[in-house]
Amino acid sequence: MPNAASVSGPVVLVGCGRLGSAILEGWLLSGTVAASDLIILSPSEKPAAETARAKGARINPPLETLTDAAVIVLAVKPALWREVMAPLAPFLNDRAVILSVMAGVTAPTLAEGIGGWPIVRVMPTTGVSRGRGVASVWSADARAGDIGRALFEPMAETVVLADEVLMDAATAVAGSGAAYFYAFTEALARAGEAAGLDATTADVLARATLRSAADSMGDDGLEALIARIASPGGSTRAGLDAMAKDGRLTAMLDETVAAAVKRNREMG
Ligand SMILES: NC(=O)C1=CN([C@@H]2O[C@H](COP(=O)(O)OP(=O)(O)OC[C@H]3O[C@@H](n4cnc5c(N)ncnc54)[C@H](O)[C@@H]3O)[C@@H](O)[C@H]2O)C=CC1
Ligand SMILES: O=C(O)[C@@H]1CCC=N1
Repeated sequence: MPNAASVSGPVVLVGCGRLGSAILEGWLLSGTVAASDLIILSPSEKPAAETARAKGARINPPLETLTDAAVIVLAVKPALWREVMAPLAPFLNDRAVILSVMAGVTAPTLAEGIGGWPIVRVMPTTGVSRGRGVASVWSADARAGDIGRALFEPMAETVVLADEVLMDAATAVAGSGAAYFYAFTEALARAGEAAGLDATTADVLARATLRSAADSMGDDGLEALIARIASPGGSTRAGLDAMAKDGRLTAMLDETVAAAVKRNREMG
């Protein structure tokens, strides 16, 4: 895939909550956006925004400063974007691109609400804050798609989706996925406790194992990774067989992803 286009002009981050802050930290860490090119709109003071301000970012400047903005990044709750965008829209220039990281809200819905700007949807993980996120990108507009990639590829393993309809599934797998792994790790720790470990030791072991598993992955296939640990006839194989008994692991994850997809659609 060719390199994504560079972004020329200010980038406006609208919303500096959990994900907005993570994106901001990732941009500054990776140098993707210079602080002097950042405009942050936030109704309350946020530590990430204050750090960016100290480096030259503008926080809540007069809306007239949005007129030369290249990209507007919408990182507010899906239920809020209409009221948030209404006062900003009159100040945007024709070349501006709307980049939405909101779950569930479709490009046609956004276009209907805010008019004729090209739209790119990106579904990042909060891991972008450390330059090690995941991002799914979709746009019907090539320039907007390139801008989405340019803003996230430096801090995320990025996948370009072929169809917008896939965004809900990508969100359910990657946007939410880290939380599933953390929930699994919590359950693993509690199972370790049930098997006799004290709670602290079980937590340390389960968390360290998640980190170690992620660090050890490399580019190997998942079956090969499993085979490296599960000796034939050994205890890991016994555990894996119990986990997958009667297809329950697959069924549980099918239900998990289906529930998240359904909720994404409802929020949109
Ligand atoms: N947290 C996550 O891991 C992910 C979240 N998302 C999406 O990101 C969006 C934001 O989610 P979170 O960061 O988790 O929510 P959040 O509630 O932490 O952040 C939303 C922020 O919007 C701000 N806000 C409210 N009104 C505003 C206005 N008029 N102007 C500017 N900012 C305003 C709030 O002060 C708040 O800090 C959602 O649409 C969600 O679907 C997507 C992928 C991952
Ligand atoms: O939970 C949510 O609604 C968002 C979407 C992906 C991660 N967080």
